[in-house]
Amino acid sequence: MQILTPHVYWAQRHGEIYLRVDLSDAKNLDISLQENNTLQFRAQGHGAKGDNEYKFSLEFLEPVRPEIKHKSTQRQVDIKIKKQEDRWWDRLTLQGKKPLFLAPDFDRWLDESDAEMELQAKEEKINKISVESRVRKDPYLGLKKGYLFMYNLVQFLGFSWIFVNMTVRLFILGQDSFYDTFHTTADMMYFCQMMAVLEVINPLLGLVKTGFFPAMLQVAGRNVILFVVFGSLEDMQNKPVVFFVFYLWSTIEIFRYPFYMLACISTEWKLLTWLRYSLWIPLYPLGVVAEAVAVIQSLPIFDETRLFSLPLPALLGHSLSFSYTLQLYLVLMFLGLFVNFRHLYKQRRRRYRSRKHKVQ
Ligand SMILES: CCCCCCCCCCCCC[C@@H](O)CC(=O)SCCNC(=O)CCNC(=O)[C@H](O)C(C)(C)COP(=O)(O)OP(=O)(O)OC[C@H]1O[C@@H](n2cnc3c(N)ncnc32)[C@H](O)[C@@H]1OP(=O)(O)O
Repeated sequence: MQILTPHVYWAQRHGEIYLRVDLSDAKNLDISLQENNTLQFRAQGHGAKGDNEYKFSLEFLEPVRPEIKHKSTQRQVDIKIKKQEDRWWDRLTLQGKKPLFLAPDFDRWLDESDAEMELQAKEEKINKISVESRVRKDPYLGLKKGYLFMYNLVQFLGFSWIFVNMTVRLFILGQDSFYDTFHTTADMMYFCQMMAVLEVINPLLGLVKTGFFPAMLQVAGRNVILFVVFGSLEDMQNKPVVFFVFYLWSTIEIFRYPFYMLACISTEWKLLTWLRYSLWIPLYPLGVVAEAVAVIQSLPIFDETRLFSLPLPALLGHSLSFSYTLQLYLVLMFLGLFVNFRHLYKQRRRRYRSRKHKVQ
């Protein structure tokens, strides 16, 4: 029997070398790694020159690990060797000139950047699986999602009712509808805004990723307007400003809550996401201006009625009008606008940046 050299095809990844030996029905395989980092291959099989004994040796460019995996099939022998260090090699063998029997395995061939991408994709997959398994470990996840879904559904229905009611009345009554917004929608708005306190509690309980501070500013700010400025002053309740404040609040909420509902069931509608993360840009400043107008309109009423005024010692006068507290609140309101505007801007950028990465 003649001893011949088979055709050998190779490819690499950062951590491995793949060899494909073109030998069918290979028997009596003897594959070993010599001390000088050289792979010795010997086997009987059917190659380019028919049934024969075939052998070859390859001294690798860089050190490889001694454990070698191989699999012999009817068509070929596949060999997988692990590199000592995860590094891209310029060539397979130490000797500069490529042996004649060796060629690239184009079925497996990747250049360095392709292999890097493959590696990244693998890492991302592993990360995703580990995050998913961590998430799956939470035994209350279903309960939490169910609660959030129901909360968002109730808020969505409440704000939709307010929005539709106001829109229909605007179409039928025109500007006249401005004057009785409070009497027709306040009960529902009270309900929704009281429920919204949960939006401050949810991040504290770790149920949502929202920051506590922006949510607190949002809920406290609105509740001051609703319960103190409108709720406690009958004279404010039939002013057109109520219409603008309620309309601006409900416009964003009929998009924000359905967006959260979909997030609870891991679904996304692009248009809804865009509306949730874009509508605030005009609505938020308009909302703050409308709220500021309401506060300014209420100042003389608080001065006149002395409601919530702070009793003072006789020496300092009769009492301190609540309008001073509200003037301080006006300043806080614009600081709050700045904080939440920045927060929402960051949320928007984060959302669109992370989505862009996912697409790439
Ligand atoms: C007595 C002292 C008072 C002191 C007060 C100081 C005055 C402050 C005044 C402030 C001015 C207020 C003016 C305002 O009232 C005017 C208006 O509202 S006008 C109308 C326009 N308004 C808006 O657009 C604001 C709407 N509100 C909000 O967007 C939120 O309330 C806000 C907290 C500002 C931001 O929301 P958030 O931080 O939650 O951002 P995201 O939506 O991106 O959510 C982050 C991630 O959490 C998940 N999440 C959040 N909530 C839920 C939920 N309920 N259910 C399920 N999932 C939820 C969300 O999906 C995000 O997850 P992921 O990152 O994975 O996508």
